[in-house]
Amino acid sequence: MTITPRDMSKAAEKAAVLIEALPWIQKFAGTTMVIKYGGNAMVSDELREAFVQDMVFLHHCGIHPVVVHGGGPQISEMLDKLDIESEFRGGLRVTTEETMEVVRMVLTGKVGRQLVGLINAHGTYAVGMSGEDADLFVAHRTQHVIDGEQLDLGLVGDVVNVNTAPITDLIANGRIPVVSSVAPEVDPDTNQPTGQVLNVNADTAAAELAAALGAAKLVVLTDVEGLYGNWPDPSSLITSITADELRGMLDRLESGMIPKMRACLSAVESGVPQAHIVDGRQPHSMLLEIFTTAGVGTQVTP
Ligand SMILES: Nc1ncnc2c1ncn2[C@@H]1O[C@H](COP(=O)(O)OP(=O)(O)O)[C@@H](O)[C@H]1O
Ligand SMILES: CC(=O)N[C@@H](CCC(=O)OP(=O)(O)O)C(=O)O
Repeated sequence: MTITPRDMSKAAEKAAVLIEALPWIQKFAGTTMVIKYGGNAMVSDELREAFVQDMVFLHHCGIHPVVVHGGGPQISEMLDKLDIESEFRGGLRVTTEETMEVVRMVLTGKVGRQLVGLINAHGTYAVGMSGEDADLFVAHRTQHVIDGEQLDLGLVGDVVNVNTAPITDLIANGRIPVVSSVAPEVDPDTNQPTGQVLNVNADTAAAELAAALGAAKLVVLTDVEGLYGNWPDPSSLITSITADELRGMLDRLESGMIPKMRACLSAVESGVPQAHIVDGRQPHSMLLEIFTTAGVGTQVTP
């Protein structure tokens, strides 16, 4: 077989892509990154497989990925099947006892298990856990005020404490933790467990975990290219925003972007140097974000 000038030029292009990653590998090797994998970004076998490859790729670049997965659409699908109605307020699911059972079953028993299985098809990397395991998370009931009105969201929680040891132990053993955002409740007055589990938005849980772990990045995969300043005007995609600018925008955000951008803000305010919203509908978009100079999506910086 003869090698043509076209083959040579293609090979040079591939080499250039690989070498562009070098400074980023040098910068991030040895660091932890929290990757929030949204339910809307795991809607096909192709997307799930690309995500899993990215996790294994990061791992072999010496980066420690910690996956926090969502599963909102998957929970809604199961609630529909069971004829249980559910609504969102301020981007959060109003959660009754009956809904909570389904949330726990779908997040920990279905979505988390599926991701663990897919990652482990590449080697024995992934260990699944929920916020209930080893008290990874403890939560208080969310007190949500929108337009001055106190919203009763039921069994929805905010993480108030993260026990990082179960995660750092797994990382030290060369594992990829895969975390579901369900958390045991503690009483805010007594700090004692109430025996209730709470539904925590996965963006919120990922931000708390990223801050507690001192992560180098929080990467949030979702089903849009990033944050739009004037949603849904496609020309208003924001590529980079500071914490101050984002704080000024929070009141104008809608639906799922509310907890997502609050989470990014909270992460950078708590010392995570960068948070990113990345389009999870594009296979491997996360690798472009981490390993290329231009990056993709929306970057939030302190
Ligand atoms: N300003 C905005 N920029 C981008 N998306 C927005 C904005 N406001 C609302 N959205 C909506 O937020 C959705 C993402 O939130 P969500 O559905 O909760 O995602 P996920 O399941 O990935 O957590 C987008 O699909 C979009 O419909
Ligand atoms: C309180 C709350 O809203 N919890 C979310 C938990 C799952 C989640 O956050 O999933 P995504 O990341 O796919 O949206 C829910 O019940 O849908």
